[in-house]
Amino acid sequence: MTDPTVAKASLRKQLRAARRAHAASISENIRALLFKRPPAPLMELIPADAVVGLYHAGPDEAPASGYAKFFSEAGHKLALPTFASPDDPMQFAEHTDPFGETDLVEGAFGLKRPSDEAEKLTPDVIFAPLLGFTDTGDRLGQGGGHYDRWLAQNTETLTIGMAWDEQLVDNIPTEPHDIALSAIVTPTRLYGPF
Ligand SMILES: Nc1nc2c(c(=O)[nH]1)N(C=O)[C@@H](CNc1ccc(C(=O)N[C@@H](CCC(=O)O)C(=O)O)cc1)CN2
Ligand SMILES: Nc1ncnc2c1ncn2[C@@H]1O[C@H](COP(=O)(O)OP(=O)(O)OP(=O)(O)O)[C@@H](O)[C@H]1O
Repeated sequence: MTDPTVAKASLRKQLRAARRAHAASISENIRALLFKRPPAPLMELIPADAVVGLYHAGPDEAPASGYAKFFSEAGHKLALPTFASPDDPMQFAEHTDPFGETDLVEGAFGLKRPSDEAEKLTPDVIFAPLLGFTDTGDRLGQGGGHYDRWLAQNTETLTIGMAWDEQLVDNIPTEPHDIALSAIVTPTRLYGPF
């Protein structure tokens, strides 16, 4: 049997390249029209007072800033991942300015994060970035185990993946610590809620 960690590494390499190629093929104009607000079946799962965890997307990832603006306007508190240092566990802290992003600073992994003064929050719902997903909710991340570890500690949190359609795969070699998604949203489809 193939070692899942070896199989995951090779799948990550392949999916990183596919994600990069797909992201490069989308014009800025089209990109600006995508992921403006979650589809209605997902909104039904998100209580009006829910703290919503998002991510500050890198150039190849499904953009999440449209959802940040949408949830902020709808009265939700927003949170983004942050790390005291790259070796520390991931936490979420409040993101107060989704329109100007003036509250964010440069963080680990080349990603913007809330400043050290931002209030730490536990999101009720998180929208998670990913490299790969299956139509039954399995998720492959960057390989840091950040989301899996955070979700293992926060079992009540609803987790929704955001992805390009090109990140769908038939199978992910999951391990016992991998936590499945409750739904995945792409520019053309909603998988789940499961
Ligand atoms: N936008 C975003 N924020 C996030 C994550 C993520 O995947 N995306 N994370 C998810 O856990 C956490 C940060 N963890 C990370 C772990 C590893 C790498 C990483 O290996 N990056 C590659 C570049 C990837 C690429 O070019 O596509 C690298 O640095 O070589 C990045 C983030 C929290 N915040
Ligand atoms: N709940 C956990 N407790 C301890 N270690 C964990 C846990 N979840 C994952 N890990 C460790 O994190 C590392 C990366 O895990 P994995 O390959 O599943 O990452 P990933 O799901 O791709 O990444 P991420 O969750 O950051 O998006 C592995 O060494 C794994 O053992």
